[in-house]
Amino acid sequence: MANPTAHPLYEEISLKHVTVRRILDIIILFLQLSLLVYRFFNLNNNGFTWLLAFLCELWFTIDWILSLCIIWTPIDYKTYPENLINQVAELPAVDMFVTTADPVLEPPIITVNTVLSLLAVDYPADKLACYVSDDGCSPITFYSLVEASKFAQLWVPFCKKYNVQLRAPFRYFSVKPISSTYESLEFQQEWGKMKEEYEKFCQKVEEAHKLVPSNLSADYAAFKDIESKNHPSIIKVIWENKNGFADGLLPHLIYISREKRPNMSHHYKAGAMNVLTRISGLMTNAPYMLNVDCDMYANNPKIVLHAMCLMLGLKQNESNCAFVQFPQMFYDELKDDPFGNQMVIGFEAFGLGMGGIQGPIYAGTGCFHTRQVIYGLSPSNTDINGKLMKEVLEQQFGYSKKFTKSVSETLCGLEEKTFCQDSVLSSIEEAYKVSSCSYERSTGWGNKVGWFYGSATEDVLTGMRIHARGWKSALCMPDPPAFMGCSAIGGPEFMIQRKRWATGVSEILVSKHNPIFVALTSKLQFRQSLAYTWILMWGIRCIPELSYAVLSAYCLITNTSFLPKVNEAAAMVPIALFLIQYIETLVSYLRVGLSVRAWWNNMRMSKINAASSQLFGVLGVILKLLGLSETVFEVTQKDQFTSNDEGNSTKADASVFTFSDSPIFVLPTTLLLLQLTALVMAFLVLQPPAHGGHGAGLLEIMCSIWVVLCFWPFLKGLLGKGKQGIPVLTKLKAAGLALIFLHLSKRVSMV
Ligand SMILES: O=c1ccn([C@@H]2O[C@H](COP(=O)(O)OP(=O)(O)O[C@H]3O[C@H](CO)[C@@H](O)[C@H](O)[C@H]3O)[C@@H](O)[C@H]2O)c(=O)[nH]1
Ligand SMILES: [Mn+2]
Repeated sequence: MANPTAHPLYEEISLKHVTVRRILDIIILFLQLSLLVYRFFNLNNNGFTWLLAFLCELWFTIDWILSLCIIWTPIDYKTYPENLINQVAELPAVDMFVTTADPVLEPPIITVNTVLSLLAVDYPADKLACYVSDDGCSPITFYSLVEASKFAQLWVPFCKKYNVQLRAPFRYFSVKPISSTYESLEFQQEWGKMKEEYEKFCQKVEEAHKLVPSNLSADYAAFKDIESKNHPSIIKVIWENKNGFADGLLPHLIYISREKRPNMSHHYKAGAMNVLTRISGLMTNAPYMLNVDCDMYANNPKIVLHAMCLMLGLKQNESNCAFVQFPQMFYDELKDDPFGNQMVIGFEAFGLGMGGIQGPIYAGTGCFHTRQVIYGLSPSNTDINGKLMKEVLEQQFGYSKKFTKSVSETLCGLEEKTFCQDSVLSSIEEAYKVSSCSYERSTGWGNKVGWFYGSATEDVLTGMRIHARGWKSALCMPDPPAFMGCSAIGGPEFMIQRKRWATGVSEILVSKHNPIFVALTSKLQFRQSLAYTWILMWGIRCIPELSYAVLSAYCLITNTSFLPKVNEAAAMVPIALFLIQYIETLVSYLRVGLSVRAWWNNMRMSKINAASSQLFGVLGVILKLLGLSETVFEVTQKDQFTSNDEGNSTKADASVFTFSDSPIFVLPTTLLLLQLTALVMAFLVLQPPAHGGHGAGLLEIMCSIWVVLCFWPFLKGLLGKGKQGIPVLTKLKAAGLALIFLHLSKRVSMV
């Protein structure tokens, strides 16, 4: 084994821009505190608008302090996959999980591209297995995977022979290869042939509904008369890497559609992940597991090696790493990020920032876990060595003997020896047993072991419970980026996704998993619990944000104030605060190479989000607490773009904000109408006379203008047509609400 210091697997990198940022951060905090003090001593001379503003600003200050806790000591890692071969005698096995739930919202061609990119990664094929969970129970998805396994026999050797970097074919063929490699005649011929084969394959997938035998015979018989929400399990070994050869052959490929019954909760993605964990535990039982959403293809062929550098390197250094998270990144991003959904800054600041505490959150996709951690192991009991009681295992993991045996091997660290020894087919009967709806009844699945239930953001919850056992995690940002997926675009799709996130995080905040409680009773570090609190407060942050936005309109309408007059010295504080905060975020965008427009779009979308999806998400949780409704996981629509020339017109359309008749659009429209009314009243001097010189001033006007600018897509939507216009009914509802608000404001201000 080589000297680890001469050939390290990873290095910790110090981040240079941090000092300047810290100075700015402290100035902002100082200004926020000054504003609070100033308000506090002037509360008596001003009306309830000052009190409300004080409360909002108090919230913003606490929020700021929490966010500083996260980002204060960032840590980045650089990984060296080339050193891995020298450092470890044998690479560990990895089970790769892909989840899909709906063949319409998640077209099979996207899922199979992800699968192809995973089958082709640079890692010994006999150490890999790919499991696809299909919650849509679609014969089309199954058929597409069968065809993909045939195409893979050509695709994977091609990628390895020519060291292709982009191994999701739909992306690879969307651009011509660089000329130096393209010059070899042999390559040109093979490239052309492969492109042709890929096109044939695509056509088959596209026409799958015609090709899948209508009488569903032979392999498809299991799908006959199936209802996607009421059916037994279907498990198919599509490809078995029988001889266990490392080169030339493909990893195992297994299709799973778990049993579903109408009156049994299936726990959405978390439930699917738990079934995948159990079946893979029976079939291959790899010590590491990778999980990706169906749209997140591997963009860097060395990702498994990068992950192993951190997993194994941190283990050598006795740092208890439970999972390695790669940032969520998106392909075919729209120019200037019109929906503010690329999340680049978030992963940079908060991912690396949490790296300096216990590590980043688990983000649901692009993450490698150790199987032991998923089985509930703590860093302190890694020396179990065969002392596990059979009864305890059955209680936690269910009544399958074969499965509990594999669990005990895993917990004792013996799983490596069993990988690939038996044929995967030999476990199929037991696999049916562990994938049934009733298997988890009275076991620890979903609350002690596996993926946790009870939140629409099962990822954040599961990651937190892992940190609570004292484990750490690491963020890995290799170049080229590890995984790439589709971001939700268009108003309605985007809002559905953000609403679900807001619901999910708020659910955790008000549950027994509240991070502050968890920190008191577990090994969750205090600063890590503050970091989680900040993340989980993302949904309810909409309340102070909205109150603040409404305040400016209210003040203009009733001729009252919530900010100092411009000619008072105190006015400098909010003005400076506003400017420094926005300039600081602008600089952070420019530093990573994003444009001013991208920054603006992100700022703007965060306000629109607050007034729509976040608020709806929070309302959903309140309804759940009152027992009036259950939260559901609405799957995000995935679109397949390509960067070729024909794609341009659709891409331009895609960046336009669209609307639907969803009630989610009513409130932002109301807010906009209110601000417009308020500004008209201010400019035409239609306001009532001010009491005691405390009337609205320039700062209130500026605030209102700012809100209107933030809601610009809605202003365009007021006049727009078709999908780009706000539906008439939504406008009427918003106008009604705005009138009620006007009426109430007048009543309140006269009291
Ligand atoms: O009943 C379900 C619902 C969803 N999924 C899968 O879950 C994944 C995520 O769904 P998506 O609609 O793409 O949600 P996003 O908001 O884009 O996903 C992010 O946020 C989710 C939590 O809200 C995490 O589960 C995801 O991993 C994370 O990428 C997809 O592969 C789905 O196929 C299932 O397998 N079963
Ligand atoms: Mn997604």
